[in-house]
Amino acid sequence: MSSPHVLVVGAGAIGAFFASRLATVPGVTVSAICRSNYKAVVANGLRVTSPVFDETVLRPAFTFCSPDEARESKQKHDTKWSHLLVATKLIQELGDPSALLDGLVNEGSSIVLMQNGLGIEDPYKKRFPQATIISSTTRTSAIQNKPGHIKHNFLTRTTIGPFTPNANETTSDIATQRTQEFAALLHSAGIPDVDILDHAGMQFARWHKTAINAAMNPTAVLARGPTNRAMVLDEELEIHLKAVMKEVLDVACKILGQPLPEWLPRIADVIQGVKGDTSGSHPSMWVDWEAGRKVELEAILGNPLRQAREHGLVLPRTQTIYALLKKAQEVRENQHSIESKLQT
Ligand SMILES: NC(=O)C1=CN([C@@H]2O[C@H](COP(=O)(O)OP(=O)(O)OC[C@H]3O[C@@H](n4cnc5c(N)ncnc54)[C@H](OP(=O)(O)O)[C@@H]3O)[C@@H](O)[C@H]2O)C=CC1
Ligand SMILES: CC(C)(CO)C(=O)C(=O)O
Repeated sequence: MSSPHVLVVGAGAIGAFFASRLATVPGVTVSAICRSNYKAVVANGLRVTSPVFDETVLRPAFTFCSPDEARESKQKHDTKWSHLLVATKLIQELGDPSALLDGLVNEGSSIVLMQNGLGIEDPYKKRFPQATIISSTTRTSAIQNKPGHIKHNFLTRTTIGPFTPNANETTSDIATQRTQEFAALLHSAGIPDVDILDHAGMQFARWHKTAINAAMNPTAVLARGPTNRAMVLDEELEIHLKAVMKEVLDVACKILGQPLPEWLPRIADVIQGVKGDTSGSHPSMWVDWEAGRKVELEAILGNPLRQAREHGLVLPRTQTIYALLKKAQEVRENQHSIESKLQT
């Protein structure tokens, strides 16, 4: 691989954490598309603290305030990003997320989707049928506490695999090779626990991560902000969290036609692991809710529910959580719009 140039699309908690790690690898260049933190990043870079890694301050080679600015710069400098690391939040109501990458993808670029949720790769496959799409989930917990300041809280465990439904042998081989190259960069960046998977394995890993998120993330919102640890230490919530994870994993096994692979952690181990998280971390969905932003409702809850229904299966607990959170979000959005009308 010639000198990698990674463009991070969405330099928030996860994007900035991985960008800062990748920038420590000799020969790797990192640029970033920012939004609300743009001015802070231009002024002071992306500062990342961690219980595991040394504190870093990343000054991206190029810091863009928008995808449009990145497109202009690409044309001007004939830049070819080797990897587009996408770490925006997936908010369905905002439209097709893959549109952000229009004009940024080259032949030879890989699109690495490091986001929560299910079915998230499809819009990218549709818009960029020839591009290499790499799917990734991470148990890394991080938060941007103020613009440009990111706190890594807990874990780094990451799964990565090519997204190659219906691929022929050649495109599948290329995607596999690029996945291995990106995983090698993560490894060189000090991330010790990156599991490299094939397409089918990665889809299982995505269902598994979605099971965790469908349980933890909306529960934190509906219970008004307990930490991850406080949720698993609560006797009633622990029962509920395990039951949501179980029903999502059971459906995953039915849809994917296999039992839960040995290499994926069992529910009891996931819960036990979170009991050891003394960092005070909250699920990323709570962070959005608390800040008054829309949450990743469809990617994390709606999509698994719809996939289950398409297969004639049900997710009763997940459906209840989805319905409650959807309505809570609608009520809040209506209040916001009434309040803003009153102010004008
Ligand atoms: N935080 C965590 O602990 C974990 C998060 N995840 C997943 O990772 C993904 C990213 O989450 P997280 O890092 O927490 O999210 P953040 O909100 O911290 O970061 C997302 C970043 O993307 C930016 N962004 C969104 N849309 C655009 C756009 N159109 N143009 C430019 N920038 C944009 C946001 O800008 P702005 O600030 O202006 O909104 C923000 O800086 C999500 O799918 C999440 O579920 C997975 C594991 C753990
Ligand atoms: C870190 C973890 C697993 C917590 O639920 C997560 O994915 C999130 O916060 O979105």
